[in-house]
Amino acid sequence: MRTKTLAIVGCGKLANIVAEALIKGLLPDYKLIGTYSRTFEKAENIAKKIQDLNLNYTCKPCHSLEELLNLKPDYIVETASPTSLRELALPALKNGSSIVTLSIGAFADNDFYEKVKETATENGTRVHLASGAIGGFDVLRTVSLMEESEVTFKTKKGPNSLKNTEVYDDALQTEEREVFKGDASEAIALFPTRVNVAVAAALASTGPENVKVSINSIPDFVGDDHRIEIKSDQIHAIIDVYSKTAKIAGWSVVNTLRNITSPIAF
Ligand SMILES: NC(=O)C1=CN([C@@H]2O[C@H](COP(=O)(O)OP(=O)(O)OC[C@H]3O[C@@H](n4cnc5c(N)ncnc54)[C@H](O)[C@@H]3O)[C@@H](O)[C@H]2O)C=CC1
Ligand SMILES: O=C([O-])CC(=O)C(=O)O
Repeated sequence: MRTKTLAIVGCGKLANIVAEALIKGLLPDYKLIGTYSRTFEKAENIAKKIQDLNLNYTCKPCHSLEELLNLKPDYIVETASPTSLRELALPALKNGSSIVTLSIGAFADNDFYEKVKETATENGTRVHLASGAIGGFDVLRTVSLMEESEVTFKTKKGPNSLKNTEVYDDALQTEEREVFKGDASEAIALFPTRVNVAVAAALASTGPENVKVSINSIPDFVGDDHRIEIKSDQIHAIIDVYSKTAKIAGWSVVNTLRNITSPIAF
């Protein structure tokens, strides 16, 4: 298979996992040719790691999204934020770049989601939703094809991960509480970078307005636990993923990239 060119937008913790995987040789079908982040130094850090390998290509740290798009990467890994995905999706797809994204929350906006689908189709490009901190998209999608179902999404988080949101107060340090109950669209509106997973599970099943989401704060809880339950006439499935850190999300991007070029696809 022809080597694919790759670029990264949003050079934080998860992007670094992807870069490290590439350096370790886990992405042999890709050349990382460009990086872009709001803070230029972060884009430079990753680019330098690649440059230090002295490979037969250059990885260019970019000052703008436009500069990155001019490199015409086959794939763009987006590990920035849902706002960034909104900015880049349509120009990237028109540019001939497919996208692997973790900021799936942006697709809770149905008009945007439809526009992305249309643009990808018109330009022969694709958007891959990485499984992130959850899994089970296969079973969710399969059941949704079979018959009607009901889907719920229940998250447990520690209070510190809810700081700087409007549901936080100090009492959460000592008392367990359901801090949010609503649908996946409402959840991402309230927590714009923290429940991409709920929107992802919803898009894979009954849709962001139909998946009931419950977010629970548990004192001293470390990490996140996401429990997705789908019930239909024939099927009852529970996908429950506990993760101590968000690293699994970075690794899910690596897994998605490998799947794209692999002769065997899961
Ligand atoms: N689907 C999932 O399971 C998960 C999804 N995420 C998503 O992944 C994103 C990245 O997570 P981390 O690497 O942990 O965050 P991080 O904060 O370590 O890195 C994000 C980087 O992107 C940059 N950035 C933010 N907005 C940007 C923009 N508009 N244009 C260019 N650069 C921008 C930031 O400056 C930062 O360097 C999160 O914001 C979240 O949306 C995170 C965890 C799990
Ligand atoms: O890391 C997690 O558990 C989920 C997360 O941040 C997201 O979905 O945006």
